[in-house]
Amino acid sequence: MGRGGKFKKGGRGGNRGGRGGHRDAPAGHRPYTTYPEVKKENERFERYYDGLLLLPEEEKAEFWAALKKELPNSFRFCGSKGHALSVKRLLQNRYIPEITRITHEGTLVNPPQPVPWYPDSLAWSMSTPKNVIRKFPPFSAFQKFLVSETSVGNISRQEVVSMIPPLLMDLRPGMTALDLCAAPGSKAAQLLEMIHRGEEARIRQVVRKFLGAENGEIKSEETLEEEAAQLEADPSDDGRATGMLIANDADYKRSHMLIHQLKRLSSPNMVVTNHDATMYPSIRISNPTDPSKPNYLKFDRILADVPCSGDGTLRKNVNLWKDWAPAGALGLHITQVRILVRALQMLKPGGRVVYSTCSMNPVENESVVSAAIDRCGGPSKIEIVDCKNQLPGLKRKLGLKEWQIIDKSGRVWNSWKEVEEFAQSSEEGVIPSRLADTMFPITEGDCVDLPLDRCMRVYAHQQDTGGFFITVLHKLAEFKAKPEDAKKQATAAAAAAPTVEAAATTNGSANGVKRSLEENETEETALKKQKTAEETNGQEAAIPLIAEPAVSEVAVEAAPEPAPEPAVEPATEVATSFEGVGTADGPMTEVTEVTEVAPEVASLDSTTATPTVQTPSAAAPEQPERKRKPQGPYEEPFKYLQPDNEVIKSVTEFYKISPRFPSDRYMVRNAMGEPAKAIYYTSALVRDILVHNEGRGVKFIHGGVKMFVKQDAPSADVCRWRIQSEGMPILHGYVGEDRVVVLKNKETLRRLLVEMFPKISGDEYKKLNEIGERVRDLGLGCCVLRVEPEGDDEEFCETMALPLWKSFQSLNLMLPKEDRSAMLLRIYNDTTPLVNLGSLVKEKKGEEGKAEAEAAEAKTEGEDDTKMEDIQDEEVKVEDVEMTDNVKVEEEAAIKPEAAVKDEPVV
Ligand SMILES: C[S@@+](CC[C@H](N)C(=O)[O-])C[C@H]1O[C@@H](n2cnc3c(N)ncnc32)[C@H](O)[C@@H]1O
Repeated sequence: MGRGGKFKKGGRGGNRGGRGGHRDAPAGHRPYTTYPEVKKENERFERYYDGLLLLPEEEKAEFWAALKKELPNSFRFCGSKGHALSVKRLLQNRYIPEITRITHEGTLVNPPQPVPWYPDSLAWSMSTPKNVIRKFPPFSAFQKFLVSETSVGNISRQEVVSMIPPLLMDLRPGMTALDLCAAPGSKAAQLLEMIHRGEEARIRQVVRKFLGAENGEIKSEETLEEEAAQLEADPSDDGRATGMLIANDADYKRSHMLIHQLKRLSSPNMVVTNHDATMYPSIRISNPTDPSKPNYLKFDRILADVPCSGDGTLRKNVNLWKDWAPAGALGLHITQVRILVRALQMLKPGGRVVYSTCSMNPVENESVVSAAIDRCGGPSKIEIVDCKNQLPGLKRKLGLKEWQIIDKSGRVWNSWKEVEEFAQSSEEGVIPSRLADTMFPITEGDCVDLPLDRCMRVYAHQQDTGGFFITVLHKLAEFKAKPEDAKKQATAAAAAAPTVEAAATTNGSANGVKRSLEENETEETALKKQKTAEETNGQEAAIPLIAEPAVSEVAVEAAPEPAPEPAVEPATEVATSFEGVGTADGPMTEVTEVTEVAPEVASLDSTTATPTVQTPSAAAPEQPERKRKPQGPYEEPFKYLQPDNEVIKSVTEFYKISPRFPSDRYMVRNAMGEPAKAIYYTSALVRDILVHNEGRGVKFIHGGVKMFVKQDAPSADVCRWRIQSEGMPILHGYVGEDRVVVLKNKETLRRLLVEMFPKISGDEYKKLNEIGERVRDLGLGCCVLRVEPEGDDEEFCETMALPLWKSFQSLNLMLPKEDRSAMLLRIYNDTTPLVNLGSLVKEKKGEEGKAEAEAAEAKTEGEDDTKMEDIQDEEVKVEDVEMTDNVKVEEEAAIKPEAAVKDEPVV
């Protein structure tokens, strides 16, 4: 399936309720179903936040008014900076002038506006009402542009506030970063761009310098960007990015959304893993000082954008007005603390963790930050970074130093002491469920005075956005994390207890408090009701995620020296794999006790606390027994090829690849370790990580950029491996002149984009202008089309490298159709349909023409045994998972607003 259909389906306004359909509707026709408009009121919610946030009276009114308004649309230009800036220029020069001319009801329409604090104005937001958008043609042109650029990955739809955390990471080229809860991947994409910042210019500078005498010389003038390239920013690999991002998500299906999102950036410096972040496994790396001893990776930067109740997203998820309940946030607190503690453990001293949620509730925010700092050794080990001077232009409020906690019955508590006193004074000694001491401000020890005001809160009314919470933490020194204490453990267990007996078991060690069966029933009933309501609406949990069982804390405790790692078999299930995977601070198999089970874990038998992953719809903490979720299909191993592998040698020879290009980073994905269909390329660090962790049970589910794809070739001298478009930017500077065609003329490129298989036989090559003779004389097979625009046309100014295939009779740009159409629109403002000359020849000449056309359409092999037209689509498949666009839309929406990809275009 290609990407073209992405925005075709679905109802208006991102209404995800449409899936339910109507039972009596005739096949193929679904009548419109109207749902009652959700009343934007929730008494408990309003009372709690009015009391908590203590906004001045006039601001309070603005706050509530803003929450009731629809959220503006927003998007970000992405990819390398030069490219993003050039796509942005189109918005400014082509579309905005048209939009600003529109008058509606006597006033000029507001065009999209740049987000004031986003660097280089690469993020935009638009609050034009839908009825205006539908009415005026300039919007429909703009909409086409947005859809087209989104489908090829140059624009990413992302909620404005969700763009903040990556900007505060201070992530620079050369660094190693981990995004613990990354799906669907909008922030991970930002992080990856940061790792590659300036790379293109650096590589060009290096290639020009070192390869001048070799074949791969770049002939064009040095660009301003190249001149400004700072080689010292990431110098060690000839300008190639050496940093790395590991993007992780516990949910297997969602981690494939993540892959889909990140693959578009074609980064060899990224891997995707699928683990529960509370017990993220240590990643083994080589130990240069003593190779016999294991060494574990510590990260420079970690993002913990944790699962949360999402009440900052009310403007987008209006159902939250009716569904909001305190239990959602309370049930996530412990998981959030564990994720943050694990993040801090895996961080290098001197490194940064950014913690964020789209919730306004302190139980998911300030209390998590203080509990994690407390567990990690206090302010002498972990510092809250003061970011008040960062992102000037971003309006924000200080983090809270005092707060109250609302329990699931709606009662508001000022302190843990108050909770304990209440429990002890009541006849049954019942503790209000789900409450734990870490939820409240710390009242003793060295964390009493944490500068929590350095945390950042962003509210809807400040700059017409969603609500968000962000904190930047700096690790000052290594620490050994404290276990979760007995009091909390008991409380959490009590909260999780599904039965009176279970609660009573907990009682023995828990301040004499227990939880009543009635409470559990009430909660269970409430959650069931909530679920039923969603199902009735055909909606998949547009409400908060509830985290699933957390894990043994001991398992992730820090130990000063990494302990020897147990030998384990490769595991295909997360749960099994954990047993074999050490942490950066010690092996998991050394676990001898489990200190806590999360509130949602039904069983109090610590040894049965099985790690499982959560899904968007897993909002059922009351289930007595959890079934382990299937972890998805078996992942093919990552096998690196030796530089003297025959295929690598022949490819190197055919394309005359410079010896400066590393030949020890090619990889295949099959157990045989032989090139069969595709050859991938990764950075050196990604290779080392994949190699060192093979068989350890770390669940890598994606890595590498597809560099070569096997292809039927017209003769034995022609290389059977074509360069894939996504690998082209990495490789093209090193390809010998013999296999490079330089294109300078805008019209020549247009022809290659519009026409598939333009003829070159006879005199036809002349129609290809400046490249005509060159392609006539070029040997058959794949080559690099290096586009080096001449002149000062603003819309045709970017250098690029595209794969071009030469057959006996014709040429073909090996690009997905979406990419062709997007380039036509971007460079030429042209929406001409593509013409497949190969098919036209077939139609015109019958059998004779068919043979000729087929010769031109060199077939691929094995599973790639498709014709050239089909290859266009092959490149844009979502890996491994057959996700229809509708499913994707609904699943993304179920998680968090920025995750949502509406089922209609942005405008
Ligand atoms: C708020 S969303 C992340 C959004 C993402 N950072 C982005 O910008 O697109 C939270 C994610 O955490 C994942 N998640 C939930 N529990 C988790 C856990 N214990 N470990 C890792 N990921 C988890 C969910 O599947 C979900 O994709």
